[in-house]
Amino acid sequence: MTGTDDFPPPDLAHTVIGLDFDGTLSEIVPNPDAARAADGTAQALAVLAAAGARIAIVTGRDAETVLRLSGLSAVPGLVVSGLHGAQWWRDGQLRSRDEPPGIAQLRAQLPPVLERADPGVWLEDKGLSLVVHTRRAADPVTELDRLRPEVRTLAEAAGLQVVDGKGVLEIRIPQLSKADAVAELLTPDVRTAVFGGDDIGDLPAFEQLRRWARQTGGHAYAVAVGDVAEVRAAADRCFDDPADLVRWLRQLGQR
Ligand SMILES: O=P(O)(O)OC[C@H]1O[C@H](O[C@H]2O[C@H](CO)[C@@H](O)[C@H](O)[C@H]2O)[C@H](O)[C@@H](O)[C@@H]1O
Repeated sequence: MTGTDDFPPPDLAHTVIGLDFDGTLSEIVPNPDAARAADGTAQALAVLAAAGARIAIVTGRDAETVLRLSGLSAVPGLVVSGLHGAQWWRDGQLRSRDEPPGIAQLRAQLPPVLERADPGVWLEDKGLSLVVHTRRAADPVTELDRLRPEVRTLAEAAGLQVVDGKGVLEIRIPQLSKADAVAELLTPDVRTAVFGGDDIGDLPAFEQLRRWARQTGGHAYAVAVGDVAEVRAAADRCFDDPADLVRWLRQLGQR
């Protein structure tokens, strides 16, 4: 953990806590289906929710997958924004954008491209977005760099955007980001907003928090998990790993 504990005890009844999943609440693992929230996450968030905080998971995963993997569905009042703001899960109900037309085109075009890649490369189909994974390739970084231009050309021709993530190229609806999800969480009664993230896809959420704080005088607190330099530089507080973040969340509930 780095940074001073300069986060004053917030009035939890007017606090929103938004958290990314992979790399923030869960360690990064080679098989996305094996990702799990760090020990004690559900309990720490349930305590905060019982004290009045609104808890949201804001993730690139689809909402139902993150609920299944995280074990957080029992956290009172939990909201999940999935697929970078394209989906919302609240009170057991899922609201989702329509699949963009270009996705079907990419779904047909990508397999022959990936057949020519390292055998460890695979495609995750999340319905509204597709993800090329290279983490299991012999040289994940080189493979990602090699595939990026062709994947980007195909995606842009289909009206979609490619965003880099940790060992992934994420193909998704353009102009939609976690900033949109965070904006929807910042209702007029919110006085303190916390967001925890680990990757460059989380930076728009941090920026949205800062904009909101400037406009409303609210208190924004961005927390980084892991070692991505841009994310750490943009944060008020940095944690080494998900377990470290969960310890802090637990302390927050005890203040
Ligand atoms: O916004 P997030 O909750 O951080 O989700 C981003 C992507 O997470 C998943 O991929 C990442 O985690 C995997 C499991 O640890 C790892 O194998 C992969 O290399 C990481 O990029 C997920 O598979 C993607 O769909 C999400 O967009």
